[in-house]
Amino acid sequence: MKKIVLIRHGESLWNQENRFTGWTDVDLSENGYIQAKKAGEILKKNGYNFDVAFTSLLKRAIKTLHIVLEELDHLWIPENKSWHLNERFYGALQGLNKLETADKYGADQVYKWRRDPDEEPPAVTKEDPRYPGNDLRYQELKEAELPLSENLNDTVARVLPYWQSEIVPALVENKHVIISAHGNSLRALIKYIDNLTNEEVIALEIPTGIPLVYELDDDLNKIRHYYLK
Ligand SMILES: O=C(O)[C@@H](CO)OP(=O)(O)O
Repeated sequence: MKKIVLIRHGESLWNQENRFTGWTDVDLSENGYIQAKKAGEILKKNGYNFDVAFTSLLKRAIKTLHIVLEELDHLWIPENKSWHLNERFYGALQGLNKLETADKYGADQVYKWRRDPDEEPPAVTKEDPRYPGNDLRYQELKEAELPLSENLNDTVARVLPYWQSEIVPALVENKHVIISAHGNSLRALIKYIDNLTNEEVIALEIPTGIPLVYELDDDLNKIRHYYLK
């Protein structure tokens, strides 16, 4: 049996302000730091250790990972950072307040933008400062890989190749893996691992800063999953 630990970053400043975040690189809130430390303590108490870590290029996930690894005295393990694990790119919604956006466009529309896997949020243009092509950390990406907007299906389409090429080989080698990522990149991964329908993934909400354990068989089929609290 193989175990993989998934953790959504601790609460961010924009989670706190209820703003669409996506690829905006906002920091953890004070509460987010506390949540990450607590996650590390829980993993330690339950005897977890890791051989390799995977995270995004966004500081809220990276910092959460580091705080967890520090608690475990595991800051030395190899750490792989990739844009493939970034939050879903929220297009022109990034930065807007979710409640104000619901007042303007209607709660139904905002719910679809947030949770319908087929619904694409309004796109940014390439001239928009939020366009990732202007950010050094994405300089290796081809133009076609730089999103203007993403729905959950688009996120699945970039998370899965990374899962297959980088994370699965580590699991096959029986390495203990931790992934520190985001609400929607983890939903994308779980949609695949758990074979969820669109209706099921719409209802899936992942809390910030709580380790989520997936137990997998040798063929990487899910046996069960549970939160460590
Ligand atoms: O704003 C975001 O990037 C995400 C995660 O915080 O929000 P939502 O839950 O609406 O997908």
